[in-house]
Amino acid sequence: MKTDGGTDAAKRRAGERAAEDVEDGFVVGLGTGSTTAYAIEAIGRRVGDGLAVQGIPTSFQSRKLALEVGIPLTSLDAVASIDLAIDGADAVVDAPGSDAHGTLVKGGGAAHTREKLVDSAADRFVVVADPSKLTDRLERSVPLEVLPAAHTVVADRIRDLGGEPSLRAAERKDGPVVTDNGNLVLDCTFGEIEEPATLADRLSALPGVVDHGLFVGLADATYVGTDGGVEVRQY
Ligand SMILES: O=C(CO)[C@H](O)[C@H](O)COP(=O)(O)O
Repeated sequence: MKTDGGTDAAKRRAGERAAEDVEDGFVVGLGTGSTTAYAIEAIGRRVGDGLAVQGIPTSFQSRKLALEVGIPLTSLDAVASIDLAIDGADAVVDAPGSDAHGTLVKGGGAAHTREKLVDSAADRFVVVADPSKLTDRLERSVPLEVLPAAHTVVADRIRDLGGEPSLRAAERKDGPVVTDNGNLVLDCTFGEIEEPATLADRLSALPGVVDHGLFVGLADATYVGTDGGVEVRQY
C-alpha cells in the first residue's frame, strides 16, 4: 500500500497532520487508502498514549488496519454523531473562486459508498492528499458502485449521458472487482467535468447505482502534504 519517495512522505505528512485534530472522546470516521492509513496509524499511536476515541471504518481495509493499531471501533448506527472524518481522495479540485473548489473524486479503492456515508455524516470532514491529487480541471474518471444485475443497464445510461463506462477488473482474480458491499464498479469517463454538481445529481438518479465517487460540497478542508510541511485548504 505504500508509494515511493516524495509522494509517500507527502502522504505521511498529510495523514499525520490530520490525526493531530483528533481530540479525546472523539468518534472518528476512518477513510480508506494509503494516505488515510498514515492517519490511522498515527491515531493508533495516540490511543497507545491514552487517547480515548472510537473509530468508524469505511472499508475492510481500514477496519483491519484500525484493529491492528489498537483503535476501538464502533458503527454508524451505534453513535449519535461523528466528530471528525479523515479520508483520502483521487482528485481534489483546487480552483478558488470556482463553484467546484473542494470537489473530490473518490473510489480508487472501490470504497466510496461507505466513505461518502461516513464522511457526509461527520461534523467535520478533512481530506488528506499529496500534491498530485490537486487539479484545477476535473478530468478524472468517476467510479460508480452498481448492483451486479444493473451493470449493463447503467452502462447504457452512462453512454446516454455522454460518458464511457468500463467495468473495473480485478488484478489478481479473473473477473471484476467486487466491493465490500458485494457490488461491481463502473469507471466512467466524461472528458472534462465542468459542472460536477449537475453530473452528481444525474448519476445519483440512475436506478441500480448505489453511489458514485463525486463528493460535491462535502469536504471542510484538505490537508496537502508537501516537501516541507502541510498546506491547508479550508472550504
Ligand atoms: O477513495 C478512496 C478509496 O475508495 C481513497 O481515499 C483514494 O483512492 C485515495 O487513496 P490513496 O490515499 O491511496 O491515494
